[in-house]
Order: sequence, then structure tokens, then C-alpha cells
Amino acid sequence: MTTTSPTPSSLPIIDISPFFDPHSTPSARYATATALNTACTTYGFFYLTGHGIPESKLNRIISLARQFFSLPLSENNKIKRHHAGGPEGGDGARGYQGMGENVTLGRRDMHEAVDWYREWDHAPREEGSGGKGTYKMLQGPNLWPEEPAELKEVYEAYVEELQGVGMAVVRAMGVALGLGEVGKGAVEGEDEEVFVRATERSFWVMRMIGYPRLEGSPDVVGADDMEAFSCGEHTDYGCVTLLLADPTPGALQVLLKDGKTWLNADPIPGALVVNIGDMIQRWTNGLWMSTKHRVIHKGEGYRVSVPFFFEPGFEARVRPLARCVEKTGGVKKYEECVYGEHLLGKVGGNFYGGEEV
Ligand SMILES: O=C(O)CCC(=O)C(=O)O
Ligand SMILES: [Fe+2]
Repeated sequence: MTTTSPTPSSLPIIDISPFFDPHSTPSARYATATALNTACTTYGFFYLTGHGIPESKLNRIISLARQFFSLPLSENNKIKRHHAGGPEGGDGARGYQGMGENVTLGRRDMHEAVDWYREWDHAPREEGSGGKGTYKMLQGPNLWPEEPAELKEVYEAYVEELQGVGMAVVRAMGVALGLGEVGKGAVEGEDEEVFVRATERSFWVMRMIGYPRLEGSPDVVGADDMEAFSCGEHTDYGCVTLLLADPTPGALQVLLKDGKTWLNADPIPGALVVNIGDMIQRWTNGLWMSTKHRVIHKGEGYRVSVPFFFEPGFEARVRPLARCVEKTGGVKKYEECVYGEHLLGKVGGNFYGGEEV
């Protein structure tokens, strides 16, 4: 066990099942929405239960990821991420990224990962800068490994299920913010279904991450050591992250609102760890802030996690909602952005949220 363990986890647990069940009572939905409001205001992070995905399926996702990362590098590199516009047919975003290639706030992250995105289906693909057969940033096809052979099918089914879960969470968020029923909202288009409409064609990201155990004394963490972090401190840049991780304790840490206390977000079997991203912060005018988190894996074994980023559609416009501006003192803190443009800035910069680019 790591000696740097922060406070044990006491993140709230939200049961989302009333937002799946068409026969749930208004009071059951209200109870979930109220708990969600508190969780998002206080932590921006919570455990999600009642999502309907059996634990056996979740375990399968983790074990397939582990199998992939245990293959030789030459096998992993068959689906290597390449630069957009290059002759290899890369799009700068999809595929396998080797150890230390990801950079957060100027530091190398000690992890390897594979990224898949929603297929580019909202607009025609354009030719990349390298001419015919090359791709622009994010516009290439997803890259799937040959081994483990069943990974593609299992992960694609998982993405389908998670989109349903994401939808239920953002529906509950609209209710939690008291935005009012469709057609009855104070401002047109800003009712409780506003996030549901914006994420209908979610430009989701699925990321499979492998973390070797960090070597060195725990005191080194935070020092000027390029390898000090498994994943540096960041906020997620989108809407809602649904994270599945293996049981390794002490790795994922969440920064509390006091700005100095790190809380362990150790996995609870069968639950997903959910956090809100920068787009929710923008929509709510900062009423719900995206929370900083990091990974420092100094525990036992090779850690595996699979976050799913449930995002707005590529062309969705995100701006502070009038109701939230009102609740936060009447001054609009953020401008409108188009989600896809925001994403291109992040992917191009090769680091996560936390700072505007
Ligand atoms: O591996 C984890 O627990 C979290 C990873 C993460 O924060 C991210 O990929 O954005
Ligand atoms: Fe994150």
C-alpha cells in the first residue's frame, strides 16, 4: 500500500435507476435528482449505482484491457495512433499511445492507452493535409486490435450501454438543476432536457488505460521528476465521465473544493465513478465545477482503467443557461463554445482540460 494515501473515500453514491425505470415515482426521481445536485455542487464526483450493467460484464471489460496491454509492444503498435494528415493514415486521436506519450501540463504521464471515438458521421470527411488517403484530425476510422479477438464486439456493445447510462445521468442533471419541464422552461430550449438534446449524437470517447506501478519513494511524488505521475492533475474537458477501474486502491485521487485535500476514489464493485467535465461547468455557469483529479499508482500490480467520456455532439453549442446564471449571481462567466472546436483544441494540444487552449 502507498504511504501517500489521502483521506479514504467518502464520495456520495447516486442510484440512477429511477431515471431508467419508466414506472418510477416522481418522488424516487426527485430523491435521485436532489442527491445528484448535492454531489455535483460539493464534489463534482460520485459513485453511480443502478445503471443496470452487470458486474460480470464490467469485469470482462477490465480483463480484456489487461489482456491487450500484456501483449508485446509490437502487437500494441499495430493500432498505433499516428499524426493527422500523415501517410500512415492516422487522425492524431484514435489508436494506441505508448508509455509516456501523453502529456499533461508539460509532464509525461506514465501510462499507455487506446482511444476510440464516435465515428465521424455528422459531416462529410475531408481530405487530410497529406492528400488522398490521409485524414484530418479526428476524422479517421477507429482502430481495433486483432487480439484479444472479441474486444471489438464487447467494447462496442459496452459503448452502446454506456450511452444509455450517460443519457440517464444528464436527464437527471436537468431535473436536479430545476430547469423546468419541456415547453415550460423560462428560456426556450433551456428546459430539463437541454443536456439530453445536446448529447443525442454524443461525440463520445472510450479510453482504455494501462498504468505500470510507479517506482521510487512516495516522497518523489510532486517533485521535479518527469515520471512522478501516472496521470497528472486535470479536469475532464467534456460533459460526464463514466469510469470503470480495476480494484487497485489509492490510485485515483480527487481534489476537494478546499483546493488542498486529495481524496481517494477507490472503486466500489459494480459501481461506476462519475465526474463532471468542463462543459457542465460552462452550462451551469460554474454552479457545478469540474473537479481536478489525478492518478498516482504506487500500489500493487499493473492498474487498468476504462473511462468513457459521454460528451455533447460535435456541433453542439454550449453556453451558460440563464437559470444557472441567475443562481450564480447574475453574471455570465463563460462564452458560448462549439464542443467539437473545444475538443480539437484539446486533442491538438495533447493534454487534458483544466486550462483553456
Ligand atoms: O484512470 C483513472 O482512474 C482516471 C483517468 C482519467 O482521469 C482520465 O483519463 O481522464
Ligand atoms: Fe480524467
